[in-house]
Amino acid sequence: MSVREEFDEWAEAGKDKGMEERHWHTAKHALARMPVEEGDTILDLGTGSGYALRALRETANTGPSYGLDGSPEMVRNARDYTDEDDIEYVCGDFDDLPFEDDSIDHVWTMEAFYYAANPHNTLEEIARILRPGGTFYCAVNYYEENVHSHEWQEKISVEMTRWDREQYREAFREAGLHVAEQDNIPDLEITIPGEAEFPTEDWDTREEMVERYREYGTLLTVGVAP
Ligand SMILES: C[S@@+](CC[C@H](N)C(=O)[O-])C[C@H]1O[C@@H](n2cnc3c(N)ncnc32)[C@H](O)[C@@H]1O
Repeated sequence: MSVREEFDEWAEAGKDKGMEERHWHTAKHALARMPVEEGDTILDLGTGSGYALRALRETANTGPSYGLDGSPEMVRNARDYTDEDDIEYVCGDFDDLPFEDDSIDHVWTMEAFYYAANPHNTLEEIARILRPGGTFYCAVNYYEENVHSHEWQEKISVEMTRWDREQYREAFREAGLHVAEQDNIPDLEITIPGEAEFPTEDWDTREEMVERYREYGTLLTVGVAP
């Protein structure tokens, strides 16, 4: 299945809002770290419901911003959730970003980068469109150290790239970005039932669930364009 087919199905089933709710637990902490200034232009790669751009607009009064997604149904939903003229949701692919060189102040992506067919090329594209000093905030829950995420690939037809922390840093540098920060952001909001409730449908032990959310959480890697 293509990105379009897979995620159109998700959007039609209303999963975009479910993702927004779950990802917000850690995404909001990462977004709060972005050095966004009033009027800045933001690009959200794999925007899903488009919540990140709406939040940045509300909190930082960002300028013209773009949410790119390979699923036309995701884009359609995201457009329906806002009436902001300065936020545009567009269909496109991570491999060929439809933006001029040095035209974007900050690029954000949450739980989407690892779907890129060629992640090294995507990083080069990001480095190309960022203005000097612009940042790339890349947040993922699917990565090598998070052993609890490894089985996700079996449940999805789109090929996923599973890098470890070091591979992220190396790939950013290869693409010409400086690595400014790398951090794990724990999910402190998800409810973890008491010991007596385990095993649950998704978890064998409470210890594993605590490790997945409270310890590993979301891996954030921040790149800066020279
Ligand atoms: C797991 S969802 C995450 C959505 C949103 N960022 C969030 O935090 O809820 C991944 C999104 O990336 C999009 N996507 C995946 N691969 C893509 C690609 N190669 N080009 C453009 N969009 C892609 C999907 O259509 C989907 O909407």
